[in-house]
Amino acid sequence: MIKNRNEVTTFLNYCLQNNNPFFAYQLPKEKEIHVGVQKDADLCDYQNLNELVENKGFVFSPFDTDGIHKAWFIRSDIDLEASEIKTESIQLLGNEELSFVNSSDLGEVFGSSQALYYQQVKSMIHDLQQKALDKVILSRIEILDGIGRSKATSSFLKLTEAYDSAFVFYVSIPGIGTWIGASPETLLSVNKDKIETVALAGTQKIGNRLLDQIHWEEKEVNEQAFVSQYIENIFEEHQLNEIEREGPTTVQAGNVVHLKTSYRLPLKMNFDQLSNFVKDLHPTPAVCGLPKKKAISLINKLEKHDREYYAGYLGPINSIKKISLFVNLRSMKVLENQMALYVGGGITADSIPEKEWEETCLKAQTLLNVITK
Ligand SMILES: C=C(O[C@H]1C=CC=C(C(=O)O)[C@@H]1O)C(=O)O
Repeated sequence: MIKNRNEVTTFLNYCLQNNNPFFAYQLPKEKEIHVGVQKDADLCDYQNLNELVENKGFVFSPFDTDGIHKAWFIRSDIDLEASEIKTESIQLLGNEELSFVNSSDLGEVFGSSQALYYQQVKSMIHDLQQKALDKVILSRIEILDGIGRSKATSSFLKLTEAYDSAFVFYVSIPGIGTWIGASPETLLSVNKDKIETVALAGTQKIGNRLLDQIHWEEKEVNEQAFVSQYIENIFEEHQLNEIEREGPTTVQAGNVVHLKTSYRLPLKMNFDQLSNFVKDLHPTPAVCGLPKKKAISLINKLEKHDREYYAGYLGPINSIKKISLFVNLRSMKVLENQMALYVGGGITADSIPEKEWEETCLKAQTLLNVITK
């Protein structure tokens, strides 16, 4: 547990109440929490990552980049490690209370019933067979009552303590939304001269087993192979080579395990090329489906809720040599007196509705087990 937990809580709560756009995150396998705050309320949206060259901050992109939600960039005017935060750190923010016009970020969201979810899975299986789709991710929202905005900061801190192999995040953009999560999935990481990405899919409860005791069924192996194949095709389209591939191996994410293939390659792209690469990569079939366009329209047709930023991507950007983008998964949107947990899973022609429902419950537990304690 961090030593100055009270000071960090006070600081982040102040940012939230004062309507400062801000972010806080802990990278996988790092113990430090990084905090960035924008001092004014002038929000900056972007279309392509290369528009952010020379900027230091945090990106927050929706699932559907062609839809109604914009991709945002939070400038880090104040850049702190959580361990440096003291009571006086609030003074760094200045005295001005920031205001914003739109308050739709705290509004109602649509939680799916089990009956509706079963109906959607069945209808999706039918469409998968008819329309020659390989895989589509169906998601739902689980509403957690009684824990809302006042518990946002403590929920985030609990997640940083529980999950050191995830990207644990807390991001707030007034009028757009406040989100918290512990993502197991890297979209793209650039560190000095190396790029990394992963193909993650397939889910099982770990139970009391060790990782090498996990056996994967054909359905999950195929589901993950669709993601790997898609990523490898994008490498090819962008003429990227010297790719080191590792896996698929079994990895743990809280109470569940997934199959993961890791990719490493040298950074030989400029910011424009990297930006196009991310544009093509997102959304991968780990959150969308194959073929991509058909999957997006099936998702839009069947899901009754708006995914907004769930299954989008987010993370810090410092320079072309230091970028860490993760998929917005195992996450929740903070409402006034509720949390909206977004969970999804890959549906193929072989899916069984009851098993798919169970899988989404397990994924929701990764957050519930920690924040409701
Ligand atoms: C879409 C989600 O997980 C993805 C990542 C890993 C395994 C998945 C699966 O087994 O379906 C999903 O593709 C989610 O957690 O909401």
